[in-house]
Amino acid sequence: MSEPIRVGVLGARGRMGAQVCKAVDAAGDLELVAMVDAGDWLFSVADAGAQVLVDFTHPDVVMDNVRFAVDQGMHAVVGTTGFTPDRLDTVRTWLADAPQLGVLIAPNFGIGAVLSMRFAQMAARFYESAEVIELHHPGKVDAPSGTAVHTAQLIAAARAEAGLAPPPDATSQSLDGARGADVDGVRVHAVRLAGMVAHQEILLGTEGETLSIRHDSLNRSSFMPGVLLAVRAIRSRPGLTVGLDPLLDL
Ligand SMILES: NC(=O)C1=CN([C@@H]2O[C@H](COP(=O)(O)OP(=O)(O)OC[C@H]3O[C@@H](n4cnc5c(N)ncnc54)[C@H](O)[C@@H]3O)[C@@H](O)[C@H]2O)C=CC1
Ligand SMILES: O=C(O)C1=N[C@H](C(=O)O)C[C@H](O)C1
Repeated sequence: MSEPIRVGVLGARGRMGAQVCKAVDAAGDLELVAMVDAGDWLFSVADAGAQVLVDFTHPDVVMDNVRFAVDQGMHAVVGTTGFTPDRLDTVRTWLADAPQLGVLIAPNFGIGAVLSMRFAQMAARFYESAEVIELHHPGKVDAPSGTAVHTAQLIAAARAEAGLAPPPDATSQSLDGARGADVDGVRVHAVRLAGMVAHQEILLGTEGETLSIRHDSLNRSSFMPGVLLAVRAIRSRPGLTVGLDPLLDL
């Protein structure tokens, strides 16, 4: 039997990090060698010989963590949000100097969430209107969610490729925020509600019909198959991978 993959987790005491630690610990082919949270000694991950670093921390610190992983010769699987095109380009630049390393950054590790984004991307060109509503637990620090931003970007790109005009909208006066955030011309609405975990509905509409694509993560175990898939795959995927799609053959 081959050696287990040694995994270190950053954000280990957080909602996602704690779940990832449990999932890694329970997997026979993975070994949890380091659990680090804010204020802990970051280099303990390297000292423990981690081969793959998993990051579920905070958008303000994640770039430093990815830089650390690359500098220390570790692959990285990153679920933390806040990745703009500029940030992704910066990671590509770092990886150019470490061509043997892989970094996978995914806005959502839920298989259903990944599928729903793909379905929205496929459907977008057929509809005049498209808006995204994301609903999350009130402990979430960023709005809109990384998933919603990514979904809106995919929809916007599909609409542009199809040559669609901007969605019809006669609003000429409104309260601030009433029409949501504008992500590349697609409106995104963020709800924060006790009892929610992570949910998203993509609404598409045209004359005489609407299509709703909804995904619900009912608990954080929904993200674990995707995280473990990425941990197992990343050592043979040098360079930057954005999203789980290629690992699902999508
Ligand atoms: N890609 C995906 O499928 C998912 C992504 N997320 C994202 O993951 C991130 C974390 O989410 P949650 O676990 O809900 O947040 P959380 O606030 O429960 O956990 C974050 C943890 O990171 C720790 N932390 C902060 N700075 C750190 C540092 N420099 N080094 C080590 N640890 C540090 C915090 O102390 C905290 O324990 C968010 O950006 C969230 O949007 C969340 C769920 C799924
Ligand atoms: O903070 C969360 O909880 C989640 N964050 C990710 C995001 O911002 O898209 C993924 C999922 O929605 C849960």
